[in-house]
Amino acid sequence: MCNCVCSPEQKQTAEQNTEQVVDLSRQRLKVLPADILKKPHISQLILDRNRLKNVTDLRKLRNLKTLILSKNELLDFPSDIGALPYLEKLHLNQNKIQQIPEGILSQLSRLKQLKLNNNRLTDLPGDLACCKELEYLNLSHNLIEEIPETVATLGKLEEFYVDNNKLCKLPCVLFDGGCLRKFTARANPLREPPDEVCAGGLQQIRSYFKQLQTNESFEDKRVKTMFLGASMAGKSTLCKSLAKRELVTIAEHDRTIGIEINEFQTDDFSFLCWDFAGQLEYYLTHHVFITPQALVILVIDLHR
Ligand SMILES: Nc1nc2c(ncn2[C@@H]2O[C@H](COP(=O)(O)OP(=O)(O)OP(=O)(O)O)[C@@H](O)[C@H]2O)c(=O)[nH]1
Repeated sequence: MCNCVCSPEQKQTAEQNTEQVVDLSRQRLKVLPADILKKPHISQLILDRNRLKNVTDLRKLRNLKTLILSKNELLDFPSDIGALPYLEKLHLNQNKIQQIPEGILSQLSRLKQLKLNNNRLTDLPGDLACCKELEYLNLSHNLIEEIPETVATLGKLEEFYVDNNKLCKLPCVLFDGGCLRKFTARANPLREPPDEVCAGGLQQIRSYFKQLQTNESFEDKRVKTMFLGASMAGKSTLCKSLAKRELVTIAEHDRTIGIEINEFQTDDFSFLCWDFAGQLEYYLTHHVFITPQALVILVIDLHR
């Protein structure tokens, strides 16, 4: 609030210089109020948690630096966003957007933060790579099948999230240098790098690709081995006997609680043996540990 005595012109200049924030979140809005569009000096427009299905005429708010449209019902990426050259923060998460047309993101050369998580995107536009100032990008919970290699040219990208998509592969170049310090890709059908490497975090992903690049024949020589079967089938006996390389006898009362992990080596491989408790009450947890790359040994007592 300006308390000084000033001319109308001075007042206007002061208004232009201050950050103008309009917060219309949680208003159940279905359309953008027309009077907002008459305020071209707005720099932050907060419209999250409304019922907006589309927003038009945003180009009238040319000075916007922050636009928050999270948790609405947007079906399309608002094309007018391309006419907001000063935009630094754009949140469009939790909508129903299926596609980002080419030619919009290339206009956003100052964009630093882009949230697009929880939409229905299947792919990404090529001009995402034009957002050279981008530091934060969240694409989690979409239907994306491929991360374009050009994302690696976003030299200022520090945080990148792609959890819960349909990615089978991550681009190697993304992990080669750059300033990425936070990255997650949980719940994807990943094969390259394997899920287990991804679970180990950014450092493991980097070393996986590094070893691939340096042409060292990289093989993860640890084999995750699961022993499953009914209670008393003989899982622990088999698991421990393999680990000790001799027959181990286990007393009947010595039941496995939850999971026991043992390791044994052969000349070429290291087997990480996960011995699951066979009692019914533990069955619910088994699927969490069984991944496509794991070796599963089903133990059955043929006398029963
Ligand atoms: N005779 C015979 N007994 C076995 C054999 N394998 C296991 N046993 C016995 O069967 C009992 C149960 O074996 P465990 O290896 O503990 O069975 P488990 O499947 O790990 O059982 P939970 O801990 O309940 O999941 C133990 O008393 C073992 O000594 C086998 O090949 N022959």
